[in-house]
Amino acid sequence: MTANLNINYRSPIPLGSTVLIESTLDKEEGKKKFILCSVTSTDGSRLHTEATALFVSISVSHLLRG
Ligand SMILES: CCCCC/C=C\C/C=C\C/C=C\C/C=C\CCCC(=O)SCCNC(=O)CCNC(=O)[C@H](O)C(C)(C)COP(=O)(O)OP(=O)(O)OC[C@H]1O[C@@H](n2cnc3c(N)ncnc32)[C@H](O)[C@@H]1OP(=O)(O)O
Repeated sequence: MTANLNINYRSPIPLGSTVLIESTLDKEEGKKKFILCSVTSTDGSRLHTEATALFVSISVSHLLRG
């Protein structure tokens, strides 16, 4: 489950262009997973977006709780 999502938009993505999305697991602490993500041009020369996120593992009952 997404607990935190921080997105920085660094440069616009031209309509119709193809981009490279890379995401990596930065660290894991118990049920917390810290993820890094970047969106660049396919040759990597232009950074469009960089993001960090925290995902927390949950049980199905957590979803049903509402
Ligand atoms: C990486 C990908 C990004 C890609 C971006 C790239 C390009 C961007 C382009 C476009 C993007 C546009 C839009 C984005 C798209 C989609 C957005 C995502 C949509 C969603 O995704 S829609 C879901 C939203 N999501 C919820 O609706 C969650 C509501 N919430 C809960 O359901 C609970 O809150 C839960 C389950 C999160 C935790 O509850 P829980 O009871 O299981 O656990 P508990 O509270 O005990 O926390 C356990 C440990 O997590 C730590 N912790 C918790 N929250 C934290 C926080 N915010 N910051 C720092 N630490 C936090 C505690 O401090 C503790 O840490 P410790 O164990 O060390 O004490």
